[in-house]
Amino acid sequence: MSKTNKSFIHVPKPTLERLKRYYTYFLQLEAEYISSEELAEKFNIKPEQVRKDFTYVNITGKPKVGYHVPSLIKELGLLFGKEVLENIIIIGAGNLGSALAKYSGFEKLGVKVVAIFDNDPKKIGSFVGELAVLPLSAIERVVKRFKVKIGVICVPEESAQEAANLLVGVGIKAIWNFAPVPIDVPETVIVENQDISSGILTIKHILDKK
Ligand SMILES: NC(=O)c1ccc[n+]([C@@H]2O[C@H](COP(=O)([O-])OP(=O)(O)OC[C@H]3O[C@@H](n4cnc5c(N)ncnc54)[C@H](O)[C@@H]3O)[C@@H](O)[C@H]2O)c1
Repeated sequence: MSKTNKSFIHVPKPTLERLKRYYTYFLQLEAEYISSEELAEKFNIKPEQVRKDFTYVNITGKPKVGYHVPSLIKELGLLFGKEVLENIIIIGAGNLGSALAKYSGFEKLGVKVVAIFDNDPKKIGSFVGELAVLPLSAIERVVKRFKVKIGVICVPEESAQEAANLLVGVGIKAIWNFAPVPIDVPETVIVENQDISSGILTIKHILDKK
């Protein structure tokens, strides 16, 4: 059975994190081939680690040449479900929600923001890029119309659970939560907490040790 069949592979989290970083790097890379040594140097890891990571995708490198970058992009694209375009919605049209809605890099990753919602009457009807900010009452209709499975929470922490409940109530399958608080959802719903502060704390920790 192909290792790229998403239903049958379990990639350990640290490997998955590295594969994601390689993938976004390859999307911008112009070279046709890349060796494990070059990639290892770029990401400050060992070449053996790179080779081990690639055992999770259906690709092998050529001796003295390296890995074929377009094939890596294709295989990693399959791993991350890039072949299927997922429509996503954002709740919260503030600083972060607006920035995400305008981010042009999502489509390369197989993701399209189809709507942004807010509960502030002053924001409803205003535009974020090409999207009009919609009232929360329109969520159900949008989710059905665009077959949306992924919702993004960009509301203040005190409203995060309310936003999560709303998303779960309209049948959202996965939540990307930017609010710095845990949300309580049924086990069947996937939650990815994007804690931006953890990145800066890691940097500060490393700086402190240097
Ligand atoms: N701005 C950042 O760089 C950043 C970084 C990391 C995390 N975050 C987190 O992301 C979230 C949003 O941050 P921000 O800076 O965009 O805040 P913001 O105040 O600029 O925007 C929040 C938006 O959510 C709306 N809102 C509030 N309650 C709502 C509800 N129940 N339903 C729908 N909309 C609602 C508000 O009207 C507002 O437009 C926060 O939880 C914040 O901690 C922000």
